[in-house]
Amino acid sequence: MLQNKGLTVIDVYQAWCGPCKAMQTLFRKLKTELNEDEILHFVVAEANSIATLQPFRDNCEPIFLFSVNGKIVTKIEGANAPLVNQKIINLINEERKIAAGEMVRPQYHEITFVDSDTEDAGEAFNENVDQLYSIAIIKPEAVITGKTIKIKEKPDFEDFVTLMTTGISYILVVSQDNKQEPPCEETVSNPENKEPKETSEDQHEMATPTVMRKKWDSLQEYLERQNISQFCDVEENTTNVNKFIDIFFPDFKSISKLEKTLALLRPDLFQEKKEDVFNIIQDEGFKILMQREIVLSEEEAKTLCKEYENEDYFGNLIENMTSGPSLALVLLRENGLQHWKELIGPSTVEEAKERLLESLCIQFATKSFPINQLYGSDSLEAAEMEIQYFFPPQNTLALIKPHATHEQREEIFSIIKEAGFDITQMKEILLTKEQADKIYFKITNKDFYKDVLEILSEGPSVVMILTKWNAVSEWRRLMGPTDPEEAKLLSPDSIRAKFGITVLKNCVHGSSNIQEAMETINRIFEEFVPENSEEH
Ligand SMILES: Nc1ncnc2c1ncn2[C@@H]1O[C@H](COP(=O)(O)OP(=O)(O)OP(=O)(O)O)[C@@H](O)[C@H]1O
Repeated sequence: MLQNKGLTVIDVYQAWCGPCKAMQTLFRKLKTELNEDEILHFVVAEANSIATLQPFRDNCEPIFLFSVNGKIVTKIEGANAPLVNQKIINLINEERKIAAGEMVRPQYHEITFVDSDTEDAGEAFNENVDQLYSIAIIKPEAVITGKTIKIKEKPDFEDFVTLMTTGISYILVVSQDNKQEPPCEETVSNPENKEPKETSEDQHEMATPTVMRKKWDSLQEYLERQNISQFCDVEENTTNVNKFIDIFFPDFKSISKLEKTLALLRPDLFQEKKEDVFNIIQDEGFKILMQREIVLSEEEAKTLCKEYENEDYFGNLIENMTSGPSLALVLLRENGLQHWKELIGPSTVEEAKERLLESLCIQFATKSFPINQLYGSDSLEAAEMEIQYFFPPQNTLALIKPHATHEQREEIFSIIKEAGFDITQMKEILLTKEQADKIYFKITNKDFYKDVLEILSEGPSVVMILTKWNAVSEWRRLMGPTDPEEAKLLSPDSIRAKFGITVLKNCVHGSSNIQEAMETINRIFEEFVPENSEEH
């Protein structure tokens, strides 16, 4: 059975209970839905009948092994239908992408079987994750209203499912002493569906990295000390944490290796060879998250070049650095910081000539300038500070209007993520007139305002604080012109062009300027203290 091409899911069962009936139903459903007979196979195997499966004999739970082209790459213990479902969908999607040439087959680490009594499951999942993580699920009611959760002690399961599917939950992967940025996900549950949804559609991953810097021995204990444990479910058992990560953040391992760095092109290089540098950045697999031209002040140049202050060329250097715009970039890539440093080479041309002739420092060296024309952050901490300095985050208020469908909301969340916004706060609310007035205070005296209120009363809206450098104008650019018809002509990829119906039903709203953003955020999210900083 391991010779099958593609994915083979093996249901390892015990003789005394037989294969799991519920899972057989799931497998049939997936066979029909995915329609991939060539690359999706299900088999059953009795634990006692095959020597390799002996470690699973006498297990009280079924085991599901996932074999890809003959290699067992992962396993799931227990009849956890959502997890098995998600794993199969992920692996089949991967096979589809590989077949379409959109991705290279990953290097699978074949898992080895040891006696299941020895707590192996967590380790097998954990082999590439060297950090210890906890999962925190902030419950919907806490997200929406901040009220105490009503059902806490020994909830009835049905009530619990109802509670958890009433709205948005925040799901966080948190770690101690974390230098990387684990992702955060907001999940909008479908209130009509009492079962936890099983497809990837109900999971929209937000680019909302959340770094918890505070040290705690146990996240649960920390939340109890803060008197907020009732708002949040915490999972700290390694096996379960890995299962949750697999469900909610299937690409977690690759995300957690991504690093941001600040890169700087000094004025001469920026003016003369920007395109060459951009081609290199692209060829080396970096994603440019943000970029801006900046004319450095003398003070800024002196701070950046502090290490050369005793050199006789220091004066010329500062003059050169302040002579015109430099280009600041935020670059993202796996191992991005180190890779950029290696590419650009040492900080002085002299040093590069001695040991790194192939570096960009030599490639772009000019006679008059002894310093590397390119800069990269020295450490992840330095990168974070420099990025904050050159790209100070700004908040804007964004709203998705009631008429947007569930699918459209999902797509808007993806657009937000792609554009590099953090969703700093989010609530799903049926806006009252009073709340709408707080958002639209500028137009309350217009004739059409009553129509705006009517549109907003048709159902719940999603209100968000979006955070990013230049957030106000970036969000307005993504929204497009107010009138969807105009948007279709002038900005066909914008949200209003795609999902707007009329001027009133134009899908989204955003603050017009920084001042308005701060005012409306303060009014709608009273507990939030916005820090919209003016740019340097
Ligand atoms: N002439 C109009 N007729 C009907 N509705 C309008 C008209 N002008 C604006 N609106 C509605 O009122 C909302 C707020 O108007 P405003 O003038 O603030 O537009 P905007 O700044 O382009 O968009 P928004 O504030 O929604 O981001 C618009 O999004 C639109 O739905």
